[in-house]
This record gives sequence, structure tokens and C-alpha cells, in this order.
Amino acid sequence: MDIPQQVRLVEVGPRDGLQNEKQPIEVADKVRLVDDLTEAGLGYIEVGSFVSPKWVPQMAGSAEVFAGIRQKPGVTYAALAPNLKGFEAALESGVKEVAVFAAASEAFSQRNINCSIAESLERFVPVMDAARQHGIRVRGYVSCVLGCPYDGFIAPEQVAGVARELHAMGCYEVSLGDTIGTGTAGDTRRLFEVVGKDIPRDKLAGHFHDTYGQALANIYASLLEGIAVFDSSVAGLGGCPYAKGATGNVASEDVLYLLEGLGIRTGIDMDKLIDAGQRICQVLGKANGSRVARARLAQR
Ligand SMILES: CC(C)(COP(=O)([O-])OP(=O)([O-])OC[C@H]1O[C@@H](n2cnc3c(N)ncnc32)[C@H](O)[C@@H]1OP(=O)([O-])[O-])[C@@H](O)C(=O)NCCC(=O)NCCSC(=O)C[C@@](C)(O)CC(=O)[O-]
Repeated sequence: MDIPQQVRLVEVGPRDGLQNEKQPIEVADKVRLVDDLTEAGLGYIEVGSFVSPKWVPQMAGSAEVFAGIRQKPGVTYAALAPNLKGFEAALESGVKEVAVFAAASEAFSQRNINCSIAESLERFVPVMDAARQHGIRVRGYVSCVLGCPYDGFIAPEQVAGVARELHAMGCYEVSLGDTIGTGTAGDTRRLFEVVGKDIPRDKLAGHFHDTYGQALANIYASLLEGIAVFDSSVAGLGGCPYAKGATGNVASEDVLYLLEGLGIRTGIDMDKLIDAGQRICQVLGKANGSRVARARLAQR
């Protein structure tokens, strides 16, 4: 299979990247991050989450963030919504696209959203109905597709079952998440071979955490399987509150460098992306998790 020449990046830094930060982050800093990412040319930015503030306190200000950002026409600004309550809050904030999130592992589903996989899928049905009514597009996530922090090995067929349900209920795209970053390129190819039997590959996305340093290899393996949408996080921000030791998502700058090396154009400005990542790292007092950003910053 030829490598896709059109690749879309879904920037999850403001949501997946920040959700696990323990220190308070000012709404103004979150707004600035989203605006900087818009300025860098990202076409899709996951801005926040309408989840329970008791479960993920850092996302509590998502409505304020939506109210503060400058939305550029043609750019998608999305949010997570785990249930109808979250969907309604997103709608009130003017959100035009939401994402529901399930898991391929029962234990992770319980820890993350306090219900079984089957219950979570039932919970999404009214969200999908309401979304249809309001003309809101819904993306689906499946977590733990290449391993679970509690259940260990997850069979690709199990992932395929959950992904199929999300696709059948109307998710226009299903993002497969290697939440704990243990997957290898071989695992990734097998995963997409299996899931790709049920769902067209242009309806699938890859979401790789870089805990074991395999994310870029897994993205390349996904490209070889015809996958053309990848979630990434500026400066490699992130971690998952329910997956101990999980590091950030693959860094957007590093994915962009990989794609540019393959001759794939995305319209994203590398320098502006690096600036956006470096600025939020300074706010957080953290080292930049992008190898490309570190190298380029050292050369400046
Ligand atoms: C799903 C629930 C809400 C169930 O949580 P629950 O406690 O079972 O919910 P409940 O329906 O029993 O309600 C309990 C309380 O929460 C409130 N509540 C209920 N829903 C909402 C809502 N939407 N927004 C705000 N508040 C809400 C509700 O109103 C009530 O308030 P009280 O009466 O006690 O004051 C909870 O478990 C939750 O919010 N979980 C979110 C976990 C999360 O955000 N995890 C991170 C995102 S997933 C991820 O990072 C993985 C991904 C996507 O990146 C891919 C990958 O890498 O794998």
C-alpha cells in the first residue's frame, strides 16, 4: 500500500496535553496556546473537555477557554464529551465538534469513565442523537488499543469490536489510542489490519503516546497501513490521569518533521509550532518534550 500523501494532524495538546497537569494553569495561558496553534496552521485543535471536574480538575475551565479563543474559519475546535451532560455543556459553549471516548479494556473503562464498555456505548447513544439533531460531528476514541495498564494484553479483535460500534453509531472517525505507549510497529500494523477489515481506513486515526519511544515508528507503520490522520500534542505534552507512568502524546513537531521528510505537506509552520510549544513549556516550567523543537531551539 502506498503511503498517503494527504495527512491530517489532530492537535490534542490543549486537552490531552494539559489534562494531567497538577498545577493550576490560567485560562489566559490555555487560550494563548490554542491561538498560537491556530496561528501555526493547525487545522484541528482539541481545546478542552466537558467532563466531571471532580475526575479531571484541569479541564474545569473549558467553557472559559472556548469563550476566549479566536476561532479561525476552516479550523475545527473540538472538545471531549463523555455523556449527554457534557454534550449539552459543549453545545452551550458553541462547540461544533465533540469526541466520545471508550476503551478496549474493561478495567480502563471503569477507572476512566466509571462504567463498563457496554454501558459507555449505551451512554453515547443519546449524545449521538443530540449531536445529529444539532448538526455536530462526533469523533470516537478507543483507549488501550495496544495494551492496558490494568488488563495487560488487548487483542486487536477486541479493539475492532469497540471501534465498529462507535463507527456504526455515527462517529465519522475513530481514533485508536495507544494510551500507555507500549505498542510496537509490528503490533500497530496488525491492529490496523484487523480493525481495517471492519472500518474503512480513511475513517481511522492513530493516537500514540511516546512512553516507550515508539510513537514515530508506530506512525510510520500506520502510514504503511494507509492511515492518514494522527493525533499529536505540541511539545509532547501530556500523560493520562488513569494510566500511571504514561508520558505525553507524540510531539506534533516531531510528527511534522517525519511527514516533511516523506514529502507530505500539511501547511503547518514548523517555527510557529515550535514557538507555541516552547511558550507553554515555559508557562508550565517544563522541559520541551519534542526532540525536533529542542534541536531547532538550540540552533537559534
Ligand atoms: C464520565 C463521568 C462523568 C462519570 O462519572 P460518574 O461519577 O460516574 O458520573 P455520574 O453520572 O454518577 O455523576 C456524578 C457527578 O458528576 C457530574 N457529572 C456527570 N457528568 C458530567 C459532565 N460531563 N460534566 C460535569 N459534571 C458531570 C454529575 O452532575 C454529578 O454531580 P453531583 O450531583 O455529584 O454534583 C466521569 O467519570 C468523567 O468525567 N470522566 C472523565 C475522565 C476523563 O476525562 N479522562 C481523560 C480523557 S480520556 C483520555 O485521555 C484518553 C484519550 C481520549 O486521550 C485516548 C488515549 O490516549 O487513550
